[in-house]
Amino acid sequence: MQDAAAGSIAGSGRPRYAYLGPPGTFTEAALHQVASPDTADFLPRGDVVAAVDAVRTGDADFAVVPIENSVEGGVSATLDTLAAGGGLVVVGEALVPISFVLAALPGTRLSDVRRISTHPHAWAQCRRSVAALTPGAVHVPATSTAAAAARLAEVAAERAGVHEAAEALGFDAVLVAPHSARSYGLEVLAADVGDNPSAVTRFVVVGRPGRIPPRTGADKTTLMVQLPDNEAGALLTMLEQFATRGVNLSRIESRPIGDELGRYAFSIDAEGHLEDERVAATLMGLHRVCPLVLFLGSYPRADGARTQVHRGTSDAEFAAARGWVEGLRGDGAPA
Ligand SMILES: O=C(O)C(=O)C[C@]1(C(=O)O)C=C[C@@H](O)C=C1
Repeated sequence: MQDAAAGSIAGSGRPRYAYLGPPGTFTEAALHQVASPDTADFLPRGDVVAAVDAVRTGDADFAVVPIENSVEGGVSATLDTLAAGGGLVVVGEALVPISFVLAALPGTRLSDVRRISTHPHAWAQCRRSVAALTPGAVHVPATSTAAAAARLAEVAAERAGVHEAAEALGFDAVLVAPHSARSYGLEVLAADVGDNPSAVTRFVVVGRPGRIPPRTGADKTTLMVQLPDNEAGALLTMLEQFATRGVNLSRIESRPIGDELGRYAFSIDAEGHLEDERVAATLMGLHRVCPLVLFLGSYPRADGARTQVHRGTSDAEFAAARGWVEGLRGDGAPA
């Protein structure tokens, strides 16, 4: 997805993109699919919430953050920060194939590795391979894969030897993207250490509400929906709004609302665009039966897969049905 920012930036004309940094994260790789550093400013932030908040405060025009991993599932920090406070929408997405290396300061031996730092999602994706390579090694959480690599390189520069650096840091190796190991001057101890070679992470481009990206025919719509309390079949009623209009879901997951135990909202990606009649009708249905529906954006799909339109759910069929009812009411007929 190129140029999420087209036509929407005031001032210098250079869009500013906050992202989960530092340089070398998978999120930065996603950002490179969306914008070029030649024409946009890349602003690394320490975590997902800080990147998204930069858009809320106006320090950035857009944020690029991970939302979903094919192995680990949803990124809770992103789902929750989008739902909290409103005022933000998804304007695009990017898919990044994920592969990891186990890397350390030059001179480290694989048999020396006891503590491995990385992002928790990265650890979850490498757990089995790492257990086989370095039995008993433990995870030291980092805010991102590249943050762990940057720390290792930084402390190594200040200390005399590899062991002193590892002692000072509390870890001796990292799990990072291959290019990140290279750029931080680390040595690869083992390549392709992901448990699943076809892992993919999906990232979203978040902006302030305004012009919705035009419909392409290969779009997604992201929503956060709350159900009425203590109502038998409320989940079924909510899902029926999509099913009866032929709207397929590509992701649905529950997130705690946070005010009391047992209250959940549903984070949903539906196929289609707000301008599709069936999606608009679904939203109207949800609005009638659910106490809260947050519209979090309609945007082109990164994989370009076109929305399947089932019999009776095309725009033309909706328009014809509406025209028929208007005719029955005598709408538009002379008084
Ligand atoms: O730490 C990074 O490099 C990130 O971009 C974050 C993140 C994630 O949140 O899932 C992104 C992709 C990988 O799945 C591992 C970590």
